[in-house]
Amino acid sequence: MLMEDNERIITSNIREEDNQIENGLRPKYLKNYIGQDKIKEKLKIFIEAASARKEALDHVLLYGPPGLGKTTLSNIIANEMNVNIRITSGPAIERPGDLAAILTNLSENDVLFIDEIHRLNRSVEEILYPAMEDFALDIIIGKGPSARSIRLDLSKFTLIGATTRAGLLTSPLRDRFGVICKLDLYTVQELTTIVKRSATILGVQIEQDGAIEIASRSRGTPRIANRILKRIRDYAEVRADGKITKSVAKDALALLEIDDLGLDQVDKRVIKTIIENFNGGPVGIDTLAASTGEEKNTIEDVYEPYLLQIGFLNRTPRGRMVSEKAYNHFNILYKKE
Ligand SMILES: Nc1ncnc2c1ncn2[C@@H]1O[C@H](COP(=O)(O)OP(=O)(O)OP(=O)(O)O)[C@@H](O)[C@H]1O
Ligand SMILES: [Mg+2]
Repeated sequence: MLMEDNERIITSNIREEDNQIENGLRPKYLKNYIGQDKIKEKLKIFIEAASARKEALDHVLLYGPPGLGKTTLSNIIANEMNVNIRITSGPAIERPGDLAAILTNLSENDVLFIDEIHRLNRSVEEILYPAMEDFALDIIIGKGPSARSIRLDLSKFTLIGATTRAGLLTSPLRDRFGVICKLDLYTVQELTTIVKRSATILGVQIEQDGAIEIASRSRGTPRIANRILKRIRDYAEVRADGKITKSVAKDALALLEIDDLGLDQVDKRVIKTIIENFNGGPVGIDTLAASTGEEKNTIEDVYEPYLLQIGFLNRTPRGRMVSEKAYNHFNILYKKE
């Protein structure tokens, strides 16, 4: 049976409870943003150069699986540039007029953050092209033969677009971003640092081993790490003396039914389907989606990146293959051909 998304602790999608807490845990400047070193280095240089010239930063596209810190990074960019940020999302901008209103209200060098930018509709997207390129709006006045187009100048601004997949963007839109950054899953070490930082902010005592235990089960995702931390904090307060040690973390994770590697029902189903129905693979993504009942995009964006990171899946030109490591994890006998 499919578990509802809101029952799953290890979903990387944002949930109601995250909203209240995420703001407090969000690093505000690059120096507190852990991991993603290449992106930070690149951004630091661009931000410094643009600030020195008192210009807007080039448009930035951030892409990668949910919960890896795209929204956080956008806010950081605005803070580092010392400008305002206006936050909206692809589906929230329904008509071209809505976007025009947002654009004309921006001040010089401001950041406009559009989350889920791949979900902009076509007519809205077309307004963005001249806005990004020439900082101008083309407006049609009147109707029929007397209609004419006038060009309205906008303040220079930085568009930051976020998406789970850059491949979902149209190429004219993608081509207008000067800086394109792909966020990767975090290592256990980086997540351990994030967990310890969050624990300090939440005022929870945690031992190094306790933090590692949480980090290793967080699917490379800070959002999941923070969420597990909060749950374990409750457990530690009620069942232990409030301190998160390795054994407190282990007991709490067992109670929450989070597996050693942070795998959930869907991961198991994907791996077992490939093993049982396709003899371990290779199997194409479309076939896999059909036989697991999961959306192709969800498999590619949410499940696969982590299964690849821990070496349970390999991508080959002929399709996905399950590794021996995964057979061992699920106690299934591995048969070499
Ligand atoms: N590099 C990081 N260092 C410390 N904390 C981080 C980092 N990246 C993300 N976080 C934490 O993880 C949480 C989720 O990050 P964020 O909301 O920015 O993810 P996102 O990529 O925008 O997700 P979505 O795709 O769902 O919009 C934040 O509360 C933040 O505290
Ligand atoms: Mg976000």
